[in-house]
Amino acid sequence: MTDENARDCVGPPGLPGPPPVGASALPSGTYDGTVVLVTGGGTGLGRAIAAEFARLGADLVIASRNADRLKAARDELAALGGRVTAAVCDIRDPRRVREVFDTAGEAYGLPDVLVNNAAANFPVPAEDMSPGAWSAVVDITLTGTFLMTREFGRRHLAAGTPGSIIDVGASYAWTGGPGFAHSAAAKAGVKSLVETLAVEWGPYGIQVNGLVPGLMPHGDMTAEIRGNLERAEDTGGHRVHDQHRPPDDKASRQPALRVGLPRELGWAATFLASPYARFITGHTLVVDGANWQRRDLVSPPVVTVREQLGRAAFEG
Ligand SMILES: CCCCC/C=C/C(=O)SCCNC(=O)CCNC(=O)[C@H](O)C(C)(C)COP(=O)(O)OP(=O)(O)OC[C@H]1O[C@@H](n2cnc3c(N)ncnc32)[C@H](O)[C@@H]1OP(=O)(O)O
Ligand SMILES: NC(=O)C1=CN([C@@H]2O[C@H](COP(=O)(O)OP(=O)(O)OC[C@H]3O[C@@H](n4cnc5c(N)ncnc54)[C@H](OP(=O)(O)O)[C@@H]3O)[C@@H](O)[C@H]2O)C=CC1
Repeated sequence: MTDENARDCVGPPGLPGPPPVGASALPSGTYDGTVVLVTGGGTGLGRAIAAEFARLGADLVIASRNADRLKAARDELAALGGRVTAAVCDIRDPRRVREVFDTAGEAYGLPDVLVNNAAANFPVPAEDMSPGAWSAVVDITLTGTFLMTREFGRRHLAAGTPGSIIDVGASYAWTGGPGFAHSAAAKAGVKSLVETLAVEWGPYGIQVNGLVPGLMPHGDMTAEIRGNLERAEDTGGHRVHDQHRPPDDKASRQPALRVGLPRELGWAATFLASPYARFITGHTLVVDGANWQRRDLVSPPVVTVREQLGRAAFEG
């Protein structure tokens, strides 16, 4: 048993932990000769997704705005085997988006797989949200995803080659996301894009799927998203990033009684883009231990978004 699987608590055990880092359900070399472009591949979940493709032989292009973070990730990912190119790009800029595909093409050829992972988010009550704040999140999360997708689609349609797109989403695409009106609306748009383009481009051999992580803490989380998790911990839940819950722990906030590990998302991504998932398209796979379906028999009292964020009462 690995440490992550160890359990010393009283009560139900929750979902078992995953296999260790480096394990894979897919045959070694599944992605040999394949080019995978991951936006936001320099941090967090994007880097974890990129790592699983790299372990299976892919050549990688990671793209985002921050050159330093990209460089650090490039070195780390290159140590896993394949070749890695870092491309500085703001996915809101269609010209830079075209240039990233040109760079990828010159280095390795047209990417076979596009993972639209880059996104933006911060909690803010809707009534306090400026037009600029709305646009920043929607333009990165939805429009940036569309621009990357359009470029990938155009090039594959022109070349007559198949491809696979994975759009990283969020479960509040279905449920709404109080405190995250911009991000929830953008992620709902992303889910819709998946469903629309799977049909438009299926005839040309292009798969389009969504992939939704549950709560998957990691060291690159922005202070505000991390703060949101810590507020939840302060109100009685167990410390969600502890893998070893103490025996006297109260109920976890996840039905799985644990959070997700980034590599669990990476494994799902490598499956969705693999030859074993060729007939799966237009689907959004949720990897969250059923957290988004959780309902209590008796609902807890409503706490306004303003209160949750520690903001003064709204005075009209
Ligand atoms: C816990 C539930 C999680 C649910 C699942 C989803 C998770 C995620 O999506 S996690 C991904 C989070 N990662 C990131 O957000 C990384 C990238 N983010 C950023 O770069 C910034 O946060 C950004 C979104 C603000 C974008 O940067 P940039 O384009 O440089 O934007 P500006 O700094 O110029 O700001 C634009 C606009 O937004 C207002 N604003 C910025 N931060 C906040 C804030 N924390 N609260 C309210 N408003 C904010 C800023 O004031 C500008 O507005 P105007 O001044 O009105 O123009
Ligand atoms: N972590 C979690 O628990 C959850 C995450 N998600 C989703 O998972 C995905 C990854 O999130 P996570 O890893 O946690 O967050 P991170 O903040 O680590 O990643 C966001 C990435 O997007 C990049 N990015 C942001 N803006 C732009 C831009 N304009 N152009 C290019 N790249 C950009 C950032 O790089 P840079 O700053 O260099 O541009 C960064 O690498 C997102 O789609 C998020 O919505 C969904 C639900 C839960």
